[in-house]
Amino acid sequence: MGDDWAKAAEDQETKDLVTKVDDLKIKKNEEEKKEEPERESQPGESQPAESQPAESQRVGGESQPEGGESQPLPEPAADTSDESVTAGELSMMRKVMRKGIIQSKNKVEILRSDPKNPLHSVKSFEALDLRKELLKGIYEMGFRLPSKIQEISLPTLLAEPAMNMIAQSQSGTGKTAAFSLAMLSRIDPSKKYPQGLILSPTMELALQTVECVKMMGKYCTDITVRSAVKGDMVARGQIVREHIVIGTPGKVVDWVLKYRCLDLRTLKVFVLDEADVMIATQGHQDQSVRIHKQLPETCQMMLFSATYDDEVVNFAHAIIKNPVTLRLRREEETLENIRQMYVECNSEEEKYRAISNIFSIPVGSAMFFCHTKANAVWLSNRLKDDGNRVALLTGDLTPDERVQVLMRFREGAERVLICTNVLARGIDVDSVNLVVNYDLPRLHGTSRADCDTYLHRIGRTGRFGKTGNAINIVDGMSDLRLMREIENHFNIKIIKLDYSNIDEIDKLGED
Ligand SMILES: Nc1ncnc2c1ncn2[C@@H]1O[C@H](COP(=O)(O)OP(=O)(O)OP(=O)(O)O)[C@@H](O)[C@H]1O
Repeated sequence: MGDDWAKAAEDQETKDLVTKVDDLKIKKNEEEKKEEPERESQPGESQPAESQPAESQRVGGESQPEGGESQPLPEPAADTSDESVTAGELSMMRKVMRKGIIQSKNKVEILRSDPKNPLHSVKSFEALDLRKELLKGIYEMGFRLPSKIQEISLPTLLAEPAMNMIAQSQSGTGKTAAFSLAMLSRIDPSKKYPQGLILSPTMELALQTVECVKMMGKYCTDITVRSAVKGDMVARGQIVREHIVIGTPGKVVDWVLKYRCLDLRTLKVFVLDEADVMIATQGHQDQSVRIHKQLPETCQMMLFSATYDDEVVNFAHAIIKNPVTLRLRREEETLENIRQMYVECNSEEEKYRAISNIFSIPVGSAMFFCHTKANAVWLSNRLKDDGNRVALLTGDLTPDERVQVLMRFREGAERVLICTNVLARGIDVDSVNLVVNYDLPRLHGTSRADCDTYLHRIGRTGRFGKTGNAINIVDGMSDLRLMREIENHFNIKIIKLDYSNIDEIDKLGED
């Protein structure tokens, strides 16, 4: 890790208040199985040049994220000894995908009743003593009860004096909502200067978080927020005065150190979202360190992610004063509501055939992940040439194009989005019920599996208790080894999808 941070480590007291989050693992309620035979279904790349000025925006009044609707999926086969998904299950899955996804409130309530579920909650948002305008915003977003990570983290994050936190919770369990709420509640609207900063690894994630904060703060009309991503500009001589700034590290460093239009000395709350990648990735780390150096001693620090390794956590402990730490056990990191499958292939051509077969499944929405930009472009072109409608998002697009592509995908204009790891983390598109790893994620420059990226990628589906599907295209022995590595890492079984049955299943699905 960087020298600066290591030096900071020597200077600071690193006493921990370690709180273990026990049992943050999705486990199906047995009763539910009996009563309901079917269940509800499912660092970034470099950014192109700047263009448009960013607008100062009042919190609130923006559109809600897209949502689709679904039908129940069958339970996974109890006996997966042959590792295959049965034809019946696949047929049902197809019907489900055809119909899209329903956000079943009942389902969420059932999951909430299981204390081992990450959505479990016994307390209310009212108990947090929030501003009534904030409560109104939360309720309007459809939140009724806090999720487990919200329930556990929020009392600490809102307490006086402010406490620092390093928090982990599975994908789609409400971390963004937790830190957004904590930040909004700490803003003093009468002071017209920046008080909160959220750093995200990608432009898309930063902009999505802006929307979340705006929705949540819709009725706090006295709080202002702005983005700081590629494409945003500050006019010469202008100073950033919004209460909350949400951006990528590169842009924020530019505004703070190069253009000197953003003063961080007034910050009360700092959030490092996807903290593990921000700390472990060299470019992000350097910029995050430079930003960290500008923060006042009193600034509350919050680090959030679905994945951490011990090295990153130790490092974070070294630079953050007395953090409260919420961590998951390794086997708790995966979500059981995401059905993980694989298709075995033996050549590039077979791989393409597999993806074409999967592509023909009428999904709600699907994200196909490729290892490189070149692969993503190639796959997109080939699928398009074969008459399929797909969208493509890589770091090679302009900021405007990236925003447009994601917006169209959210709105359902394209139902399949081919992308790279630039969209692996944090992106919350309600209708995504299928994630396909066209290429399994590998650690840069090695033949080893990138298990954390795997978890983040498949976490684009199965959001907040919904059921999702993840299909891995496995090409030959080396891919099989990668997949076994992922299975061993999380202590899970990825089941084999017999895609040679797909024609049969298609017919069944048409009945
Ligand atoms: N208490 C709640 N009640 C209902 N829905 C919620 C609640 N908290 C969050 N959500 C919704 O659940 C979805 C996932 O939440 P969020 O994006 O905060 O998860 P996350 O843990 O940050 O995910 P990731 O790990 O992918 O970054 C969002 O659509 C959000 O609006």
